[in-house]
Amino acid sequence: MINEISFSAKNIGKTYHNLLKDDTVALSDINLDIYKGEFISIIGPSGCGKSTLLRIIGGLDKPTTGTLTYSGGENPELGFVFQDSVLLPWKNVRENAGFPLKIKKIETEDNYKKLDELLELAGLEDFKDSLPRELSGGMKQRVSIVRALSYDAPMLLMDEPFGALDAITRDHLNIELLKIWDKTKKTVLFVTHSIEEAVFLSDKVIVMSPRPGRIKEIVNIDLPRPRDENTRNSEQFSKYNQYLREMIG
Ligand SMILES: Nc1ncnc2c1ncn2[C@@H]1O[C@H](COP(=O)(O)OP(=O)(O)OP(=O)(O)O)[C@@H](O)[C@H]1O
Repeated sequence: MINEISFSAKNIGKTYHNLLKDDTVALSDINLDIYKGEFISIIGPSGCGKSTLLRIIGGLDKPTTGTLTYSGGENPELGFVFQDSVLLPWKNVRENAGFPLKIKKIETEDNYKKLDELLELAGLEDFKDSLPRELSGGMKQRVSIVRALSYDAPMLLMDEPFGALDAITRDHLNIELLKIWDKTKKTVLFVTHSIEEAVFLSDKVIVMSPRPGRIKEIVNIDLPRPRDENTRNSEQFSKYNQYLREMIG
């Protein structure tokens, strides 16, 4: 259901205390409601606090002020995908993707069946036995996406997951990611430097202002779904990109 809240952030602020220089106010007064199943991107100038906000929402860092409320209780299950896929080099694709099942001791037949379905959805069915060194950068990121989805966490937090990939691979993976999202109905929070990527993927784009990072505007992206190459060629797509580029300056 699109109108059920997944989590809320109220008055979130973050100040880093530095040893030899002034404090850094990374975030100030962040208020945000995210609804279940939404695809949300966060964009803004370098250093505006995008990663800090994602880390705080993911419980990897604590806010200095404010509160976070998750619909699933205090310790929600979350999936993470970062720019570096961090796969275990001695484990194959299926073992890497299923590693959370082992750690969480939920290695059931059903969970492995779902894992195999996800590997297929991500186009990795023929590479289950391959080692990470035998994969391209894009394939490694697909493995890390499947790994993040393997334990069925309702929310996926992604920090520049395709930032290190070439433009063609990135465009391709954006389409793949939307297919996976459409099938799995996860709530996704996605940090990117690319305005085009944010527009292509998202229901809403959160635009942050330079430090101290605040939410400048939340832009609804009313492009029809499913989105594909034609979306990128549409006039509407260009208009959103132009609007956001002008806003970020
Ligand atoms: N652990 C830390 N200690 C001190 N300052 C930090 C720490 N982490 C981040 N900062 C500072 O907080 C601010 C926000 O950083 P953050 O990485 O969240 O920004 P960002 O928008 O993700 O940047 P970029 O787009 O360049 O990746 C920056 O000024 C950064 O220097």
